[in-house]
Formats: sequence, structure tokens, C-alpha cells
Amino acid sequence: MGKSLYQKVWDTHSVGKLADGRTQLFIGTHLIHEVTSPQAFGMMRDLGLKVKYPRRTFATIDHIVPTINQDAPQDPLAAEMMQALRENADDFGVTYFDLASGKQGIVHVVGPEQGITQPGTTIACGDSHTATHGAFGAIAFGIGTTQVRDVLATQTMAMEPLKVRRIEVNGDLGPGVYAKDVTLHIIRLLGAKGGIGYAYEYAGDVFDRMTMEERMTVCNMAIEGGARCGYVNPDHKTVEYLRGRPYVDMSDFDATAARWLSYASDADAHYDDIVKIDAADIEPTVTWGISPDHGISVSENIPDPATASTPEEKASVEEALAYMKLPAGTPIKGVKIDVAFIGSCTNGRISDFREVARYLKGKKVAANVQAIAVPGSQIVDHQCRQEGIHTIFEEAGFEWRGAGCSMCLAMNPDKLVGDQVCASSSNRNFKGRQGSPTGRTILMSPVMVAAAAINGGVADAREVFDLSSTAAA
Ligand SMILES: CC(C)[C@H](C(=O)O)[C@@H](O)C(=O)O
Ligand code: SF4
Repeated sequence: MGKSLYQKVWDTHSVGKLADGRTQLFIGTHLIHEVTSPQAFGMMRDLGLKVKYPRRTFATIDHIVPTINQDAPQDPLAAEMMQALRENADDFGVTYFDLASGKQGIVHVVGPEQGITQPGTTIACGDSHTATHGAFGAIAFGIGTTQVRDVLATQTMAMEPLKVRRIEVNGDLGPGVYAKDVTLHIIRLLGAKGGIGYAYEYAGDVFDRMTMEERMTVCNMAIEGGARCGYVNPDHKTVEYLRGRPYVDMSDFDATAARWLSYASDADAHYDDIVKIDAADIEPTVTWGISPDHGISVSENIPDPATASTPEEKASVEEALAYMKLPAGTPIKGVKIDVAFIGSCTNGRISDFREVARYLKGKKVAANVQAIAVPGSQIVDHQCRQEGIHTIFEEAGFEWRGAGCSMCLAMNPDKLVGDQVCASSSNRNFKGRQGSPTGRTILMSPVMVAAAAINGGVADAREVFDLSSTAAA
């Protein structure tokens, strides 16, 4: 029997078995940001340790960085964290994409952009959305601060193997159905905890046809489905995306590309589970509640606890509706929004802004809506400016900001106020996620956020824009 990509990467990176039964896994690439690294560096200092392979370690600043006056945070704690990362990167000799580099951005946008993210590798980062990098056929997962220390010190970490679930999506996606809808649909079907203990392998025509950036959107949210990581097998698109990027060794690229492709799952690979989904069933999807699996198609009604099949489900729907202050059993379409946010490591890449710009031209954000667009990196920002995309957004009434996590998590000044409702292209709709303890988040694709911004409420982008020419996925 053949092997899945997960198995191949695991086997290549296993250093040995530990006494407790876990595997010591070599981590090819370690990405770090300002939130989960300071204590790890502190522990390294206390123990008098050096970073084992500084060249395998890359830092950027994203969560706390303001999107206006970026290098002068008003919050003293943010200024301190910014300074700490700079000092740690200097003292330990790791590459740091700081604000002055022109390459700063959300860690999961920067890694692929720089060609640091490569197929067949193991990638760890003190951040749950590290799964994003699996789009390249890497096994990439989030780790905690103590493990960040372990990886800094040894370039390895202790881990239990995961099971592998292949999720096949076949068929054609309709106009206006994007990678974000695919990932929200999968989470809706399998649940926010359905992937616990699994790596998700995304396969089938829909993923084959997706661009690398679309694959990143799907893998990004593997963690919201409970999986530790998600990946797409590398193919010619992966190779072409990486060709010539700064951290790709171009000396014998053909051999490198052949090695990358050899990691793809074998046709007779073993899977612990296989799920098949029909692309035609996927509609533009939005969340109505407080968990990423609270998803419905934009034309459906908000669930009614009265129709729940178990007491637990009834209680969970009631709790979500009470928090969201939404009436049960009524259309999600038309729910008023106060804020529209396009950005994050899920949907803050150049293709996201290009796609929205195609439809935003000549349209205006509703008067009662604050709309903000936040590029995922300085490079995305630069590209958008060069292509005039930021002007299209600004003319439509969006504020165009500097790169960072912004309102995805609001560890910076971009926060909801009171119980504002935000149509958001990010990945989490937990209670209080966007900075206000009573703030409400409705997750959707960037084009759907733009449609909501224009209509002043949740809208079907297919009715607001002429999407007949939408490229599949
Ligand atoms: C702050 C960080 C540790 C966190 C994560 O792990 O994902 C954040 O990026 C998030 O999206 O909630
Ligand atoms: S953009 Fe959001 S999800 Fe991504 S790393 Fe930042 S806070 Fe986490």
C-alpha cells in the first residue's frame, strides 16, 4: 500500500521515538510572531541556549501592529512587544521581516510570499492558523509557547501521529462560490470538532483547479474544523507559484521541483477516513452564530432551536442566537451590519483584493457602514497600490489600511464597538473575537463582505454584482 503525503513527510522528519511513545519530529521551518515568542525567547535566555538553526527561523510582526501609524503604537504594551521581537531577532540571529523591510505582514501571508513555505517540509509556528501553509503540501501546524522554545532550542518537537482524512470535493462550483465558501461548507458538514486528531487532505477537481491562494484559504481554516493541519498535494501550480521566490534555491530548480512533487500522496495511499462532497451543493456561505461551524447558505434561514434534534443542539443554538441577537427562523439575508472587514490570513491576499475590486468599481459602501480593507502584507499592499486596487476600494468608501491582523483578532486598535455586527472575511466568529465583548461577527468570502458593505446588510453577492464571469473556485 502507498503512502499519503502526511505519512511521507512524517517518516522523512522522524528523528526517533521518545520514552513516552511520542515521536521526535524535525521541524524544517519555524515561523514566529510577536505574541507567542517573547516568553519562549525568555526561557532560552534563562537556560543560556542558542537558536539551533537560526536560518530555519523567520519572524514577522502582525497581531499587535496598528494599521494606521504602524511604527508608533499608542498602546505601550504593543510598543514593548514590537521592541522585544526586534531585540530577540537581533540577539538570536534570526531573520526578521520588520516594518522597514517592505516584507512585513501576517506570518501566514509572508511565508508563502517569500517562498519560505515549501512542499514536503514540516512547518511550525506559535499560531493555530499555521495550517495555511499546507496548501503547498507541507505538514504545517500551530504550537504553544513552550513548544516554540523547544523548536528554537532543538529544531525538533515531540508529537503524536495524526490520522488522515481525505476530503474530496468534485464537480463545478457555481458563480460567486469561492474557496471561503468551500471551507465554511466543509466545517458546517463535519463540525468544528470533527477533525480532532486528524490531518485533512483536501483533494478532488475543485482543489486541483484552485489557485495556490485559494488553497491557502481552505487550509487556513482546517483548524476551525478541528484538524491540526490540512494540506493539498503539490502539483505544477505549486511549483510555478514558488519558482523564483526569494527563499527558493534556484540552483537546480528542476530537481527541487521533482523532489517536491514526489511528496504527493500515492494513488493507493491509506486513509483513516474519506469524505466526498459535491461541489454543486456549495452555495455562498455565511455564519449566523459563534462557532465557524454555524454556517448556512446565504439564502437559508437562521436556525430555529425548536427544530433542533438533540437538547445539546437546542442549547447551543439558543446560546448563539442570544449572543448574536438574531431572530430564529428568519432569513440571514438582510441582517444589518455596522462594519465590513476585508483582510486576515484567510482572505487578505492579492487575489482577494483583485477579485473584490472587479465588482466594487462604481459602487458605494452604505452610509451606515464602516468598511476597512487591510492587506495581509506590505507586498500585497504594494501590489494593490501599483494596480490601482486601493483607489477602487477608497472610491467605494473603504478605508485602506497598513498590513497586519487588524480586526481579525483586534489585538490592536481595530476593534468593534459595543454590539456592532461585522461582515468579516476572517476565520473566527467566537464571542468577543473582534475586540468588543459583545461584538458580533458574520464570516463570509471577501466578495460577500463587499456586497454586505454596499447593501448595509448581509446580501447575496450574486444579486448585488454581476458574477457570471467569476472564475471557478
Ligand atoms: C495570537 C495567536 C496565538 C492566535 C492563534 O494561535 O491563532 C491568533 O492568531 C488567532 O487567530 O487567534
Ligand atoms: S489574521 Fe487572524 S487568524 Fe490570522 S494570524 Fe492574525 S489573528 Fe490569527
